Amino acid sequence: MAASLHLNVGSLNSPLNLKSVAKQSPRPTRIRCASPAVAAPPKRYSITLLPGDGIGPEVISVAKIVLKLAGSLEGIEFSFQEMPMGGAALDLTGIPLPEETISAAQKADAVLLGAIGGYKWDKNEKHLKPETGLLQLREGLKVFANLRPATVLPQLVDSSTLKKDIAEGVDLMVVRELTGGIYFGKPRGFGTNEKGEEIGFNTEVYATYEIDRIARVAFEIARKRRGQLCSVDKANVLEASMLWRKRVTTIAADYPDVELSHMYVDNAAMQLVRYPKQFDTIVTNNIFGDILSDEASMITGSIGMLPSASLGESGPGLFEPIHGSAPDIAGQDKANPLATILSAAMLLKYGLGESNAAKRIENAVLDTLNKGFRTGDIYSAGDKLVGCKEMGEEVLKSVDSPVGAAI
Ligand SMILES: NC(=O)C1=CN([C@@H]2O[C@H](COP(=O)(O)OP(=O)(O)OC[C@H]3O[C@@H](n4cnc5c(N)ncnc54)[C@H](O)[C@@H]3O)[C@@H](O)[C@H]2O)C=CC1
Ligand SMILES: CC(C)CC(=O)C(=O)O
Repeated sequence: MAASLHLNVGSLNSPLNLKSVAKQSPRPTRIRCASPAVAAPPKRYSITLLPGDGIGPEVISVAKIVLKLAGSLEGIEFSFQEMPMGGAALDLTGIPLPEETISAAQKADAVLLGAIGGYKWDKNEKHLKPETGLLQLREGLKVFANLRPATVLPQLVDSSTLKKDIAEGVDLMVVRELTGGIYFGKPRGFGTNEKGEEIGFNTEVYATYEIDRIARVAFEIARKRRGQLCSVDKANVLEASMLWRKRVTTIAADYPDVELSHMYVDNAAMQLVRYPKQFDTIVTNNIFGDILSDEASMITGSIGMLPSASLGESGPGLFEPIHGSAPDIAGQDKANPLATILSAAMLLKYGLGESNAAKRIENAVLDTLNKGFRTGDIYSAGDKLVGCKEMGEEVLKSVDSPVGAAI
């Protein structure tokens, strides 16, 4: 059975033109997702690698080699600069996102991140947590649009926790707002209430321009997919969601070809496991997108399969698997590197506009799965169980298969 891997917004041959989003925005905005349209795009790119913590270094070292080979087969050369981030940076420098790291990331053509976090730093004060470094990185790169595709591959349908007939054919895209909402809103902190009890508090806040720009990205994506956009919010309770729904509805007027629906997040969480095929493109805020994309990942078989691309108005994109640092399996060569390898494909496609090299990686991943290689998280009886490194080696072997080859 021919498999297709929809890491993209539509088909691999119809890249999303995010620049058109900018033109229609009431607040001028230009999203860079590919090299500027000058005569000949540079074939040499600088990539900042942020391995981070836990399984991060394991999956990044595999993805780096795959990226390098796919690039070289397409006449692309990379210079990689590895920088500390998260817990690794805390141990080295005392802070989770050193100035040198953010500065290198801002100057690069694209940034590939593994994952951050771990038990060792869990009790740190908030400003000294690895997670704070990741939020600072996203903020520093101004990457507000986080694309998280979740596709059930025929090869992995038995790895899904859902029944085959429910999981089969699922192909959805979560468009998550990434630099606003409760992860960034102020006021936030700790204090005491009127009874003298300790409290912790955060603020869910969205400005119109933040909703408008992510809504436009989502409408553009939906337009290039199956033309359906579901906006997920909690507008029955939260003011920030009420504004969200109002603005998304307003923006919809510019996209008459896209069918817009609205869903409360609690229902969306339920619908995702009840009948996930009803979803094409989902647009939602930062926290709901974080949670729903993790949930969607299990429909596809494993969180170890889901890549992501985070794009901003200008500057380099940030590409990372959606999973965390998985401290429970770190250092054991058990991690599934495919989410990071596929993030490298998204980097090529959306970050650099190098679709052929991206396709080489996507095909290689499918080829490797077709040959039956599986890490533990997607293993079923009869498969060939491999570790992180061997999975990477198998993908590497398939990378030089001809672009566009039927798999
Ligand atoms: N983007 C990032 O760097 C993120 C970092 N984190 C951090 O990661 C740490 C662990 O968080 P958790 O909630 O446990 O989430 P997690 O995603 O790290 O792990 C959840 C479960 O999925 C498994 N898993 C994750 N990635 C896998 C892979 N590639 N292959 C096979 N199995 C995989 C883990 O073994 C674990 O059982 C925390 O410190 C958290 O803050 C969590 C989410 C995102
Ligand atoms: C680790 C956090 C900063 C956020 C998170 O879980 C994510 O964005 O995936």
